[in-house]
Amino acid sequence: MKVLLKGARVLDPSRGLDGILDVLIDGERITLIGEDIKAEDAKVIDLSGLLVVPGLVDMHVHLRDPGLEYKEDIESGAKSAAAGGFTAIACMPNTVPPVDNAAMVSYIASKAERVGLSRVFPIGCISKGREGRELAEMGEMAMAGAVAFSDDGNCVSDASLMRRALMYAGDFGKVVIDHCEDPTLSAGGVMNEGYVSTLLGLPGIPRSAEEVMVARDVILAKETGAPVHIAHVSTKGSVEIIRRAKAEGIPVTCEVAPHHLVLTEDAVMGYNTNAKVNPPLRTEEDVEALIEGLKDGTIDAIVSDHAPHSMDEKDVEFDKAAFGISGLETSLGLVLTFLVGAGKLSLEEVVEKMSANPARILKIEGGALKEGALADITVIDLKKKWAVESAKFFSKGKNTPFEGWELKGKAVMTMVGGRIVYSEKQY
Ligand SMILES: NC(=O)N[C@@H](CC(=O)O)C(=O)O
Ligand SMILES: [Zn+2]
Ligand SMILES: [Zn+2]
Repeated sequence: MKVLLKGARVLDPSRGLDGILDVLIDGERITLIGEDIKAEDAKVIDLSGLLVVPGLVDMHVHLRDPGLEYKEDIESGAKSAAAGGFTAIACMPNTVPPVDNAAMVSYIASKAERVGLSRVFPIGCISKGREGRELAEMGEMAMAGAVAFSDDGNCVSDASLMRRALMYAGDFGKVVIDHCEDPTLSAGGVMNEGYVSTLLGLPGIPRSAEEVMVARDVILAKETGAPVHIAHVSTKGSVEIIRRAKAEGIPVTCEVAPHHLVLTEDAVMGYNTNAKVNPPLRTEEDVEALIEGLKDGTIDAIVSDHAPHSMDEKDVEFDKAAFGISGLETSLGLVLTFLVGAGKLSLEEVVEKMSANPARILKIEGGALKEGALADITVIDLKKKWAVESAKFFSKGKNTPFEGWELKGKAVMTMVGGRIVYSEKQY
């Protein structure tokens, strides 16, 4: 089965490609990219006026399956990912039970395969039971298809365990992703420590809770020579530590979530539990530093940290509410509206940080549009104006602080291995 995508602006910054071009797909791969391609045996899809980019990759997603399917399951999560424009996602292992063995890695991979929408790459636990005491069977999980290791939701507090995790994972060629939070500093905190927490009388989480662990991880990565990836960076101080580490040649990469780029702690005012997230929303100064970090390459990737929760878990007092934002379906729109639209980031930078870079960090195929590459493609309408309506999310998680926000720019078609897995128009 051949498909010819016609007339779109085709953009792949990884190879300096940008122009009105056609893309010919045969089966699951791209066979030709060029001007005005003729292919009589192909099904033609007219994409004029739209933007074609390498399939977006979200390397930090929570799918809640197994065990917490009332929040999300692999099928609803994959639908949500496809609708958000993501052709591939990597899912965190903080499920019930946690993904700490090969059988569970296989369960996720095979269920995702059956669902057949966006590609789903499982991330395995660093420690058994995510308890932070003993290393999990990382080798076996790697063999079963785990692309990385993380105890996300928790920090690996034990520095010696973290050091061994880096060495083992490094030996398998896998990256360790750390949720940097010193529990002795964050204990009891529910939002950023500062002016607003004082005003609201809520216990705060200081920036140092994140930064001391970022510094520790950088030191361990330097000593072991093994790569570490810092999850959801939220403070100016973290950006500065990582910038210095990269300048020294230490193998550290990191990511940021859209909510940390467009919101501040002010969003918590009125005890809005939909703005309760970990790490917490910070201040304007942090937001500016994060954007600066994206611009100068300190921050490699933009991820949703999609953290769906049920209404019941958010519709309670602020200190009792669950941490997290359902982000797959707003991620791209927020980035296009508030970063590209506001002139803070170029389209090329966005494609790098939402496709090529995360693919490279996880060592998965993707992130490029070229002959022979997988036909994983995201089609974007940059002019499309739309309003966030959580009731229409494919995700079960309706927990968003962006309800009703007007955004400009949206994925209108998502193609995985040459198959349309999401489209706003019938073709
Ligand atoms: N980010 C969050 O606020 N919540 C995440 C956990 C995490 O990413 O640390 C979750 O699993 O709900
Ligand atoms: Zn986390
Ligand atoms: Zn997370």
